[in-house]
Amino acid sequence: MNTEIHEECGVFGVLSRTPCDLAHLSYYGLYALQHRGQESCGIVVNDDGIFVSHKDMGLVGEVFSEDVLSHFPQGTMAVGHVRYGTTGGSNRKNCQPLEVNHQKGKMALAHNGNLSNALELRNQLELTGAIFHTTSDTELIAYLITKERLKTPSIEEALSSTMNILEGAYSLVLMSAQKLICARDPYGFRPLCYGKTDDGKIVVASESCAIKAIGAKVVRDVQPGEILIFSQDGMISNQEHCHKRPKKFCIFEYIYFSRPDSVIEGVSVHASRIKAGKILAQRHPVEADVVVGAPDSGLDAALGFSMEAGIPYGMGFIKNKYIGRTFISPGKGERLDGLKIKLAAIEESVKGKRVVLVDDSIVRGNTMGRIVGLLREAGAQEVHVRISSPPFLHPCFYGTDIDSQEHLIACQYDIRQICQKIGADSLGYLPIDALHELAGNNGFCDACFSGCYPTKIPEDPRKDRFEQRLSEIRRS
Ligand SMILES: O=P(O)(O)OC[C@H]1O[C@H](OP(=O)(O)OP(=O)(O)O)[C@H](O)[C@@H]1O
Ligand SMILES: NC(=O)CC[C@H](N)C(=O)O
Ligand code: SF4
Ligand SMILES: [Mg+2]
Repeated sequence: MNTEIHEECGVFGVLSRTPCDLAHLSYYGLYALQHRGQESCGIVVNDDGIFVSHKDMGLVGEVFSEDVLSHFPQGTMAVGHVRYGTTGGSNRKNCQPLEVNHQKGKMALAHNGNLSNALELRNQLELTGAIFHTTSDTELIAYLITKERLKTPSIEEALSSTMNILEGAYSLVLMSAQKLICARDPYGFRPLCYGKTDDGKIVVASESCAIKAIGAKVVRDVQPGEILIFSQDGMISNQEHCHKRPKKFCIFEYIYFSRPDSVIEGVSVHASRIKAGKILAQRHPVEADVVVGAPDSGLDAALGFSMEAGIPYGMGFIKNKYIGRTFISPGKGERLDGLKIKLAAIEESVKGKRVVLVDDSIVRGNTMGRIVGLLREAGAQEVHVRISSPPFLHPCFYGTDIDSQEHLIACQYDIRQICQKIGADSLGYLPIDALHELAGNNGFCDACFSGCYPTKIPEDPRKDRFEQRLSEIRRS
């Protein structure tokens, strides 16, 4: 059962005019996208039609040692992925990019998002004899493209036909022997953009921060429904799926998932979080001496709150920067609090003061309760909590991992009760009607707050729905 919000996935692709070391370049690109997925990662390099890949469980820095990277050949194209799985368990088989050899060639595919009709599709295909090697929804996309490719003259047309069948969220980067292709679902749930280096390399990535990290300039976002085909002959944009659906960009990308230095659809993530903080200050004002943010993702909104309220911004906490995925939280018997090893309150900033504490979200409420506790231990006189998103009330089916209402604190308690549980003096959330101010005039999805889903809800949303135990199958 998932009880925390997790990031999702990050995709990366590059095409170069001449063969060069694209493995290192992809490694740097994936490093910049690491916040989107920490379970596994992979890179596939295209060396004149030969695909050479390395994928494994772990962080980019763990999976790709200098030794591993130096064994990649030079190439003219590469695709990379960092994963936090939303359909299919966290295991090596589900690592991406997925690679397929088929009648008309080969393909490597990287996916961010989640199909809302994965179960129906998989059932239909299995009944026609399809065999799947993974338990992820991404393999369905790969299978359908391969199947359509038998009937169509090109991989991009196969992708376009496949898009008529897929439902839900997908930002894709796909590589064939000759082409680098990227596409975004017609709702545009997940981000995807491309850029160029001075020497003419094309770079595609989930977020602009990865494009800038490798020294390229962002050209533009891929439009919802658009397919971009890059080859040595230039770029073609296929827009036959554009404007077929209302735009539904994930508002939570601005609030939490994306990196603050990324710019999505012309809106800076940092600026959007500052704005959320300002709105919070207008809608839930409070008399206080200092505003602090919960590291990391609460910091930008805290700055916005401080700017609007005219209350000084302070550094409330120090986060141990060496804490990574491999950090082992102390067991119950050890009488130690893992959070205290990760985070410490700075007494100097908060002692004897009325503190406004800003964070982006409360999911289970565990983190917030303990952070409030740290501030009190450090001598804060009052702690007023402000959250830069509305209460989380509904699961997400589009590529993030919020799937259990029973653990969402806002589904169990009202705001007054939550305030008591986390030990705060007051609590204020961003009102749902203010969400549109964070994303400019763009259409967005806010289903996890509003319950208004843009697509049909999956029949069985469990992440492990393709991984049934033998005992379950016998019962069914
Ligand atoms: O209510 P809870 O279920 O306890 O969790 C909510 C917290 O989880 C996330 O932060 P996280 O610690 O994952 O990382 P970050 O803010 O540093 O990105 C989020 O930003 C909240 O702070
Ligand atoms: N979070 C994601 O975008 C994951 C992509 C895909 N659904 C998977 O589980 O592998
Ligand atoms: S349900 Fe929430 S997290 Fe999921 S795509 Fe919509 S806004 Fe984003
Ligand atoms: Mg946080």
